[in-house]
Amino acid sequence: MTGLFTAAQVRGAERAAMAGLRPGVLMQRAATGLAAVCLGLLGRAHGVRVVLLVGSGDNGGDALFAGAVLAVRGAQVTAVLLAPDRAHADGLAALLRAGGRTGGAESLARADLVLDGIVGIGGTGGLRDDAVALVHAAVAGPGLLVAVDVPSGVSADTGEVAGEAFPAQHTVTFGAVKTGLVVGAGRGAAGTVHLVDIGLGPHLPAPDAEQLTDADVAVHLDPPGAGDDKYSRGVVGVIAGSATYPGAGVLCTGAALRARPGLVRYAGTAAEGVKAAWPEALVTSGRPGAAGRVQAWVVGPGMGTDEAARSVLAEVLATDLPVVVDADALTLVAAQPGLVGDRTAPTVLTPHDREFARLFGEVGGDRVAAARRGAAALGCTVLLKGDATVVADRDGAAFVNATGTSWLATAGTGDVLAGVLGAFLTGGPAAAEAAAVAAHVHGRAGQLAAEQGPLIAGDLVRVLPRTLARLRGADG
Ligand SMILES: NC(=O)C1=CN([C@@H]2O[C@H](COP(=O)(O)OP(=O)(O)OC[C@H]3O[C@@H](n4cnc5c(N)ncnc54)[C@H](O)[C@@H]3O)[C@@H](O)[C@H]2O)[C@@H](O)CC1
Ligand SMILES: Nc1ncnc2c1ncn2[C@@H]1O[C@H](COP(=O)(O)OP(=O)(O)O)[C@@H](O)[C@H]1O
Ligand SMILES: [K+]
Repeated sequence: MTGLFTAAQVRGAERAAMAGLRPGVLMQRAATGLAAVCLGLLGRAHGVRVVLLVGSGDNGGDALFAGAVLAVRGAQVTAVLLAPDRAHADGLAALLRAGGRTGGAESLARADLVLDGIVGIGGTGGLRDDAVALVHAAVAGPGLLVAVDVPSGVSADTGEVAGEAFPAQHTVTFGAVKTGLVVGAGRGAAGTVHLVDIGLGPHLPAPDAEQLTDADVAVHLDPPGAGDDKYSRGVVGVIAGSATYPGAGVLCTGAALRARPGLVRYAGTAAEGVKAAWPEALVTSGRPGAAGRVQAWVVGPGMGTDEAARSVLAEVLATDLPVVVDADALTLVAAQPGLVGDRTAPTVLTPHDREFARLFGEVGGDRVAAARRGAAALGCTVLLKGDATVVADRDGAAFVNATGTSWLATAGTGDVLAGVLGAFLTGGPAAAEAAAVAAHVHGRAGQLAAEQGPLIAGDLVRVLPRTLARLRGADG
């Protein structure tokens, strides 16, 4: 599990760590780690042109000290100071001692690497005009764009960008990963995130949110034991698709089957199409009650929003079973929130932004807060889809997904996610963690499928077994 932290949490840990250290030690650790990552990215230092964008806080100090390390190794380092009289004095002295110099924005036109030390976790509001001008000049130049701690202009807490941000290819962050680096607009601005350990570990509080790793997911993927049978492995019920549009039923049922093949029951008007595609599923065209016993329901993809669909949804939500509420079912819940609000059994809502807006109002720039708001409003779990999918539980626990590819932006991939999630809801983890595991697996399946070129939703179902095998570490 990777913990995600707010700026205030990191500052608190820094204060506690500093209490036992000589002044400046944390900054030295940060700058040394930053220089090491830059050296790794460049491959060498000698003769390389490095430009530092230096604001007037400690973020600029980090850039100056790292620049000094690179200058000692033979790099030509130029610091562009936003406020020369307020630049970090010791950092600037160290850079000049090491052979670096100060200069103007024109140096960006020939840079090999640009270090963005304009502003870090001390930033407030949108980037100021002089900083924006420097960011534009850096982007126009040829240098590799590396952000110090946080790309300037990104809210470390939320990932919001009010105005413009430094579009980093890499971000070297200190002590802990900030939530804003992995979600929303901040995720796009941060590029690849490198975490430098500066010894904050023992001083960090419980994280603001969490990110699952492959290893966290692997523990939920144990193969069946000798004593297992098709029932003990989890029975998923799927209600999706329609006679005219069986596709959603086929994708969702296939995903549930492939994610955790114990037993999948299908109930709905796409029964013929589902039966033809998946002879392994037990299929009925009747109501959910006619399907037989299940341990979790997935309801909604492509089922329509008419009265018949509403009554099927109400029947499923009246049970005390876990339910994944997706797509058309979300539209129905938006019109009748009590269907979910009155439940006590686990319920996972899986909206994309437009569906979320119908249920809870606009998502806005703070996606983790939005998901928490929805979960609290209906007392359920919310999986808010996006390039970084967010899961929030009614108690405020939150996960930000780390896997996936923008190739997933294609029709039907959400139907697959719903089926995978239904499968994990029948097993060990509680609803929010099951949702986070499903999003992680879905993203990895997308990455694997995308290796073969542009993917369609059915490809995700096809690669699920190999995805799960890889995640278990059982595949070469
Ligand atoms: N506190 C510590 O112990 C450590 C801090 N470190 C560094 O220190 C940083 C935090 O330093 P500070 O607290 O000095 O704050 P920052 O350097 O992040 O930001 C403060 C400066 O940015 C300017 N600024 C704020 N908002 C702006 C905006 N919208 N546009 C343009 N300029 C803006 C302010 O005028 C101020 O000069 C971290 O991000 C990290 O890089 C590291 O050296 C590790 C140790
Ligand atoms: N740009 C993107 N990058 C990564 N994942 C994406 C992107 N766009 C969409 N996705 C993922 O693809 C899926 C799309 O689901 P959804 O919008 O419900 O589509 P559909 O209704 O067609 O099945 C979600 O899991 C979402 O997180
Ligand atoms: K920065």
